[in-house]
Amino acid sequence: MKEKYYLFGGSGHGKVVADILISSNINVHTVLDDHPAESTLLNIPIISTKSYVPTPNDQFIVAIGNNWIRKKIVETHAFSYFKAIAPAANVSQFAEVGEGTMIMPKAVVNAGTKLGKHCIMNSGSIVEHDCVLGDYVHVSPNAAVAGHCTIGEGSQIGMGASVIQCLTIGKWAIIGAGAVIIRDVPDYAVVVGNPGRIIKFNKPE
Ligand SMILES: CC(=O)SCCNC(=O)CCNC(=O)[C@H](O)C(C)(C)COP(=O)(O)OP(=O)(O)OC[C@H]1O[C@@H](n2cnc3c(N)ncnc32)[C@H](O)[C@@H]1OP(=O)(O)O
Repeated sequence: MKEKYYLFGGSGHGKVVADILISSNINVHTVLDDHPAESTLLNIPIISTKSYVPTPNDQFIVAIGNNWIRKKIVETHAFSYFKAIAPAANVSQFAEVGEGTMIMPKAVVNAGTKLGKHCIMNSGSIVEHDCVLGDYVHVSPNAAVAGHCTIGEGSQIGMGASVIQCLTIGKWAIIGAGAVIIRDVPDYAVVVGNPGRIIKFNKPE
């Protein structure tokens, strides 16, 4: 039976992911969203989760920008997942990309890097060679991560931030927009500025 492609989440991030899939000639069957602002997303019908009737070859992407909510949705549904990689992204053939991960136009993922599951590489973001990103990481637009870095589960690198080489960012950390990170960052830390400084700790649970 032919695969059917679904998005979970019909807001702004879902719109960008739908656009990438349309550009890749992947026909999105339906969007699931229990609180949609509109009845369609780029002309794709939106239905509630209660109206969804599963078939064996359904493939999903959780197209929700919030890392914690994305994780909770993945953990509460037994879906199969596919990846969304924009035709205008540059992903090395020597990189690994986990299921459910979304890679936006002009993003770069270089050789030897491993992206976890359900990550977001947003527009124009760069992850250099030999990095390891955990599941649910979001590298925001125009952020750059230099070679040999490790980023823990659920962390967000804010827009335009820079992370120098060989650093470890813990899990569920937030790097503020425009920050310059020159030292390791512990789990749950919120870091801003140049050089980056911790302003608080924030556990999403
Ligand atoms: C496609 C898309 O739209 S993807 C979305 C991408 N979004 C981002 O990259 C946003 C990243 N988020 C940020 O930069 C946020 O400002 C955060 C998470 C760092 C902090 O947010 P909050 O927890 O709400 O902190 P809040 O706004 O209260 O600021 C706390 C202090 O940090 C400062 N601060 C906040 N963000 C930054 C920043 N990016 N750079 C420098 N200082 C900052 C504030 O000025 C404030 O300082 P003060 O206490 O001296 O007044």
